[in-house]
Amino acid sequence: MAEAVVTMDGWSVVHDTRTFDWASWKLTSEEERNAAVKEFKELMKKWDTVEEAKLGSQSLYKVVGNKADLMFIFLRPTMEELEEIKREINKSKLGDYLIPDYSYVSIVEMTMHNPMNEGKDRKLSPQVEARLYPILPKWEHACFYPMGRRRWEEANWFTIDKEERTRLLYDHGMTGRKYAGKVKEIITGSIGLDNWEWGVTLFAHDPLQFKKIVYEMRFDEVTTKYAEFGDFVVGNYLPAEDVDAYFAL
Ligand code: VOV
Repeated sequence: MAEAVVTMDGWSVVHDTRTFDWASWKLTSEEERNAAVKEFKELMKKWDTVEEAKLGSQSLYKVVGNKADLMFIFLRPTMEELEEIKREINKSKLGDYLIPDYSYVSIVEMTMHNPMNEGKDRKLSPQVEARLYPILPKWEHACFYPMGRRRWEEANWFTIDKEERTRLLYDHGMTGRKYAGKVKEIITGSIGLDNWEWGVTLFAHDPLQFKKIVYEMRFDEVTTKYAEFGDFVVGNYLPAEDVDAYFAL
């Protein structure tokens, strides 16, 4: 029967991309630039203490291509915290140059399609907890894209039997498992929160692995028949120790 599947939901997430106003930055005095970067690094330090306490996670990426310059990914227990962080960035000195661009709001999600997850909604196993409240791996590259499932008359994800969806996602999971150690994924649900149905965030040491996994999955029935994709954003990790160099002129 075509019934909704129970989801287990974790931290709220925002992918926040910014275009950096280099033209104005170049007109700013060195003293002001140094003060802005110093204040920004203090903000990063503050966010890191949240991550150390396992009350959230975040990472910053230098975006490749011209969709944006930077992409922040923040995970927090509440949407209030995500909005506060946005305001904190915008009120900071560096915030004057971080022009808001594309963003995506979602919540970390696991479904009961995975038999491993069954019966674990009350008492979370450490594995399930690590998936719902993930600390972002500080790997060199990240790739984000939103996606949805088709609702075409001849291929409608929301009218097929739950058992069939479970089978299709099982096969999908098997493809994913081949990339263990090469690609880490965080699936976030965004129905009712943003324009697509899911957000896919992938991490890799070698960006070629993004191309390989997404290509291979295009042959999985669940993707071939039912998947639609939004824009892809690819970025290179920007650790706090490289922030000075990034903004230096
Ligand atoms: C890194 C590899 C990897 C692995 C191991 C993996 C495994 C799994 C499992 C076991 C499950 C189902 C149960 C659950 O735990 O939720 C999922 C679920 C999902 N996936 Fe996935 N996925 C991966 C990777 C992976 C990628 C690269 C994509 C993008 C698809 C593509 O074609 O570009 C994707 C998408 C999704 C989505 C949208 C869902 C939710 C669908 C829904 O209708 O609910 N996913 N996924």
